Amino acid sequence: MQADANKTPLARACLHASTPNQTERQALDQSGNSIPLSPVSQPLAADSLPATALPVVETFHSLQGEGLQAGRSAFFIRLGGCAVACPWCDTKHSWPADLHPQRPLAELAGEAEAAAEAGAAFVVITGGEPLHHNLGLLCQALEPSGLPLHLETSGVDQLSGRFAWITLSPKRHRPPSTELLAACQELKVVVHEAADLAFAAAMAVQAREARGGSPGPELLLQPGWDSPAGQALAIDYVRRNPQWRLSLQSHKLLGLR
Ligand SMILES: C[S@@+](CC[C@H](N)C(=O)[O-])C[C@H]1O[C@@H](n2cnc3c(N)ncnc32)[C@H](O)[C@@H]1O
Ligand SMILES: Nc1nc2[nH]cc(C(=O)O)c2c(=O)[nH]1
Ligand code: SF4
Ligand SMILES: [Mg+2]
Repeated sequence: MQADANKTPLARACLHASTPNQTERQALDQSGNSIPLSPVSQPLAADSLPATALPVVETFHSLQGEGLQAGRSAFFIRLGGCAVACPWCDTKHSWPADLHPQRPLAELAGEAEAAAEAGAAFVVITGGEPLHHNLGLLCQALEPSGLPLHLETSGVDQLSGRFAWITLSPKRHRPPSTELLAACQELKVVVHEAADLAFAAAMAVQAREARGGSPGPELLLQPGWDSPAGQALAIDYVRRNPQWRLSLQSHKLLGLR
């Protein structure tokens, strides 16, 4: 039996998060300059079994505030549990999965169907780190709503479920798996300091490599909320690098959820 087999899924995720199995890699940017590549993590062993109920922090119907889909009507399901622990996370209350009620998937499916009738264009599964859970059954349960499923993830776990749109927001201290770098439609890197820009460039190279010649994901820099330095760095970088665009947390600017 594996040493962590009797631990809860989130405890297992924490254990693996503190002992990443990483591989050193090298790359060049589009001008041929060497990029300080972050190691690629092996995916975490997330919940291996698809769950019939999941810890839910909140559900709400709002506008997608971030990324390329910003401004569109969306129904959000925020799952509890995150072991990635970004120091600047704006959703720290979601980290302990046990604090949030286990909700049956059928109930979430009913809410998604109501949201579809009320005008939602898609469902966003976020968290917490949603891929700490096996999302296979959740995605199946949401199918009757007819809404495309979107995912917000840091990419440290194995991919589960089926998604029309994956937003990968990789983190310097816990780099994403090659699987998520290959599968995402957009790469959205949060910027607080100059090192985040080098990391963003490295992630873009790795995402292109991961899909062996097929076009890479859309590239976005998102200033850290309340980070004037991050905002200035991101704007300057986007001005000089036309393949990147700025992502603002527009829901916060508008006072929306
Ligand atoms: C709360 S996270 C949940 C999903 C997943 N754990 C992740 O990090 O992608 C949702 C998005 O908010 C971003 N985010 C979190 N805190 C932020 C902050 N203080 N400023 C800007 N973006 C932030 C994350 O990088 C991610 O793109
Ligand atoms: N309106 C709105 N848009 C969002 N896009 C990503 C969010 C998230 O927390 O994952 C988020 C959120 O919390 N609210
Ligand atoms: S991975 Fe996402 S939810 Fe987890 S700490 Fe980082 S930003 Fe917050
Ligand atoms: Mg948010």
